[in-house]
Amino acid sequence: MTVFQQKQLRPSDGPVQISEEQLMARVRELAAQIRQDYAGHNPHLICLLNGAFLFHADLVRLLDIPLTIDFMQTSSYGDAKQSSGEVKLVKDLSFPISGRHVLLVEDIIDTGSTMDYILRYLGERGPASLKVASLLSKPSRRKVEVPVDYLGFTIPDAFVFGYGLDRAQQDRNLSFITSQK
Ligand SMILES: O=P(O)(O)OC[C@H]1O[C@H](OP(=O)(O)OP(=O)(O)O)[C@H](O)[C@@H]1O
Ligand SMILES: Nc1nc2[nH]cnc2c(=O)[nH]1
Repeated sequence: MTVFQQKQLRPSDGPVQISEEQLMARVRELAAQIRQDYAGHNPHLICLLNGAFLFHADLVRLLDIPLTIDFMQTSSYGDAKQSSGEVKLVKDLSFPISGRHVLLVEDIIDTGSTMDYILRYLGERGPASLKVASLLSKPSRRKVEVPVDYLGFTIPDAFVFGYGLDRAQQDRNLSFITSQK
């Protein structure tokens, strides 16, 4: 079988580098913690498209507890490396969340604007609880403080891509996370 997916870091990759092995090890640790916290609660894990699609897929496969999933999409970056500052709802949820224990699964919290928008928007729909799992966080860039209940990695101020995150919509299929030099 030919494997087209880029598996190894390249000489052109920048200072922030998280290998596939490091990503999987951390996702396993987060899954163990989430499994323990949500056992018996039938959580509802919402994948925040597009960036979280691989993190969500890996996470839910490691959670051997009853759960449901849904998908939601907002956009504020488009193809740019700077947020437009305006968060737009692109795709709403398909299922109600009233009375559900909701865990939002996000790829990165940068300025915090996207997560702040989503927490306010979904908070009004009566979830039993509403928590956040984010693979990455850049605290030095925060403009709005948002809670992060489960965090994969804290990273410095660099534009990162791979493992779901894009560089002008490309490179979401890399198995690792890297940054521009
Ligand atoms: O904390 P913030 O500064 O708001 O940035 C974080 C958001 O930016 C990215 O979304 P983007 O709008 O690029 O959409 P995408 O997930 O489809 O790439 C990322 O997936 C987060 O949702
Ligand atoms: N791909 C990508 N999207 C982001 N959205 C907010 N910060 C980032 C980042 O560093 N990389």
